[in-house]
Amino acid sequence: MVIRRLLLYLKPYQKRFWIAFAALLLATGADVVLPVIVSHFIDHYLVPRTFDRDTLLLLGGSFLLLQFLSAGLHYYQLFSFQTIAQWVIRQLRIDVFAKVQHLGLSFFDRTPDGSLVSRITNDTEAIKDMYINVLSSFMQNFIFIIGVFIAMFVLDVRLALWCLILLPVSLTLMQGYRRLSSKVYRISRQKLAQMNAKLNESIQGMNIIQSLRQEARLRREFGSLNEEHYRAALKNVKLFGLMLRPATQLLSVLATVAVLNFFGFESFMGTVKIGVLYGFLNLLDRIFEPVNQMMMRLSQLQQAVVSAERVFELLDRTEYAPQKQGEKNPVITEGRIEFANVSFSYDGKNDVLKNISFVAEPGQTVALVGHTGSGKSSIINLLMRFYPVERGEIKIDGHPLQTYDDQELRSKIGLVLQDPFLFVGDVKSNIRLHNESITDEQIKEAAQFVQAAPFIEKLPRGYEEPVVERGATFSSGQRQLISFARTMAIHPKILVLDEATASVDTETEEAIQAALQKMRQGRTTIAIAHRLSTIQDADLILVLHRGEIVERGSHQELLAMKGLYHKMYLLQTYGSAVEV
Ligand SMILES: Nc1ncnc2c1ncn2[C@@H]1O[C@H](COP(=O)(O)OP(=O)(O)OP(=O)(O)O)[C@@H](O)[C@H]1O
Repeated sequence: MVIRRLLLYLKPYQKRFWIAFAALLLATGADVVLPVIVSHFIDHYLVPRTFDRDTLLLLGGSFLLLQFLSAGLHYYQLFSFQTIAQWVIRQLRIDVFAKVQHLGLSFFDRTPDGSLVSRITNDTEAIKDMYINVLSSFMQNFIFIIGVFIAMFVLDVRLALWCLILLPVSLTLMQGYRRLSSKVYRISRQKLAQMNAKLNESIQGMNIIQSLRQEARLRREFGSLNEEHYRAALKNVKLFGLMLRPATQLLSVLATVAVLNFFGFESFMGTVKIGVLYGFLNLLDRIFEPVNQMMMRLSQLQQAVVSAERVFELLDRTEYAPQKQGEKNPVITEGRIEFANVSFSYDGKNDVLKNISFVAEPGQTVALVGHTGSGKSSIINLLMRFYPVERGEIKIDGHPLQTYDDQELRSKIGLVLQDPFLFVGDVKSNIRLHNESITDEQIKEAAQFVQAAPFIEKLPRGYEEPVVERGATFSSGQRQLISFARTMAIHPKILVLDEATASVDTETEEAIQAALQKMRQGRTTIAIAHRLSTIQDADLILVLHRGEIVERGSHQELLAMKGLYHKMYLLQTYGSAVEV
């Protein structure tokens, strides 16, 4: 099943494949004819000592020609098969990557990054080995074996029939190995993926690991995964080394002894010629090399099958990011947001949002406050359509959220996250995000608007200043400002803010607050606020508690209620600097 699916990937390259296959056939033909020519020479010319010059020249000439032909054709077929393998893998990686990009966040919640990377890199690499080494080697050796048998039949039918027994014996051996090793390989690939996941986690969280002194624990965990991977790999080496190779060798010795016995008997009877004996032994010797080769490749085939299972499993996932539904193409013009009785659960069991209803009129700011885990980010996750709305309804400008085209949604809603993500490139490309319709002028305008321009212009290379992975060389405040400029460059109608909690210096903090204030002007804004001081002017404040809106109103109204908001406010203003 898996192998069939892998072979389907060859379809676009059929023509090249069959040409390579024909070259392989011809080359193999040439290979097996060579000992037959020598055998003919021994029996008809060497033993009777008749040396006819012209015939000998012809024999010698054909021998040389065939050698050259075989070499040339082998080169061509190998080159072709390898090229096809590279094409196939390129396609497979593109498919896997595209698939991963379309999967919804719910999939990523449950899949460690490292294990995904492992599938896209290591597993596809193992599949490539199959196309390069296994496929061509199997075909080549299989055809070679058939060719050798044909040559054997040409030389001596009875003996060839005897040797046919080798085929089922070898096949049984292969099948047995396949069955045993597939389990071992599956474990080994799994461990490799887990190791990658652990590695990824360790590298991403290095600052936390070092500050919390978790090095030893992670080293231990990685060590034990590594040990399990090693054990699985060793098991396979044992399986391969102890079982497969000696078994074929034994088979080869037995077959040679049997043939020699047979020949001893027959030549004693005077019925077999010396040339045929040479030809047979030569062919028999050659037949075991392909059998050995195939046995050796079996382990690669097995690895590839297991890897392919993992890759196809990923390709078959259906947890897509929520997509546009219906034929209409509504456009966001006003930015009115309405949540009506929205309930939501990540795992299908525990509701993290319960009956959320509110309206944000165009241009208004609605702030979400509440203790950690109360559901603020989940509201944003739904509004951004990262997760599907299953119960209740979210509408923008009167149209259900799911009827909007992705492009419309992403270009009209600007999301600013607590920890902004910067891409590798430069400052300019991080603001433009490869949207060519945004001019350099507009980039500068956006940066000025959010007050990021002063610091960007002070950088040695200004807007061309390089950005390394995750923007590690910028401070968190600077990263925030760049991400603000990025959001403003698309002129969104709606702003979704997850307020930064990172402590930045007072000057940057002021710049950030001033920028946010400006950004909110004339835009509907949904803002998660951790510090109540920043949202006192919000038109509506929703206080969340365990997924429910427990209080709602303006700052003054909520204070007057003397409820949860009032308590949080007092704690933040007069208590310690506790984050709520
Ligand atoms: N991806 C997820 N998968 C499963 N459960 C999740 C996921 N994200 C959040 N939760 C759960 O949903 C609940 C609400 O989380 P949410 O992130 O919305 O809270 P929050 O109010 O934004 O918290 P914080 O202020 O700490 O960011 C929590 O109980 C959390 O454990």
